[in-house]
Amino acid sequence: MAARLTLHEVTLRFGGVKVLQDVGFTVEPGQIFGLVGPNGAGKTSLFNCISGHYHPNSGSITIDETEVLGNAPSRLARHGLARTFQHPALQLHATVLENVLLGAHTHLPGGPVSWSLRLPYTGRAEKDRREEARALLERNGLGWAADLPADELSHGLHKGIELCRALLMRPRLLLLDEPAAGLSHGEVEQFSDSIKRLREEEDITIVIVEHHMGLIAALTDRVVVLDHGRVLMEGTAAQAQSDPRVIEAYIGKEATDDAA
Ligand SMILES: Nc1ncnc2c1ncn2[C@@H]1O[C@H](COP(=O)(O)OP(=O)(O)OP(=O)(O)O)[C@@H](O)[C@H]1O
Repeated sequence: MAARLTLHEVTLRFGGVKVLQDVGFTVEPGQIFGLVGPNGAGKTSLFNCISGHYHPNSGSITIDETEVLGNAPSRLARHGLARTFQHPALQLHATVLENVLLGAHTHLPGGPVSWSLRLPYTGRAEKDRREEARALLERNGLGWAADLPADELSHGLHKGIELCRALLMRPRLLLLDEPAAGLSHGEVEQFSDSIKRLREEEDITIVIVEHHMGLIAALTDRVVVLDHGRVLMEGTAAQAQSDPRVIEAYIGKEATDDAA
């Protein structure tokens, strides 16, 4: 079942610098939710807090009714959370299929001892995962590349591999960090189609950090705009795009960048 994600007063400091301050919002089960804001607003830091890569100083993060703040990423995977990164970390000399299978062991039965002994049931489970990974690649337009080394594929296709890797974990909550960055126009269209199909076929909640406002407007039900580590506003993408505070935050950032 799709997860409900609730953040309450999440605060994160690095040294004396407050990167996130009292951030709170709720993502309802099955929603596609956008997290937007100018460069340096704290979007990736917030993702890192949700996925357990950063430990907030205070606040609460719940998946359904369970408090998960401070949980390690591997534990969060058991709550149904999977994520992609701004820069996909792939094993470039391994095949596309092997890259998708990385991390799939969290869903294999037994533990590291039974996998290393290659007990019969682990072999069967591994075979099933391979078939599932191939099917995911097919569904996301990458079936033709399954047995090629990952370094023969473009940056855009690497992002597709990472998406399939996250989906193989059968997430109930999927976090996508700048999935469209560096993609061609055609690749953005293909990504958008994949996410729309995912929503139709799977019971899943999706949170996207993205600068591509066209994509955010096409995909999301709601957005939160972050600025200087705080929630500036919450609403639909259309409301965000016409909100004077949001326009000011982006223009202010451009002016600062131009002056630098
Ligand atoms: N590990 C860290 N140590 C110190 N400061 C950090 C760390 N991670 C992030 N920051 C700081 O937190 C602030 C927010 O950065 P973050 O990457 O979360 O913003 P963002 O909204 O994702 O930006 P962008 O859109 O450019 O990716 C920045 O000032 C950044 O320098």
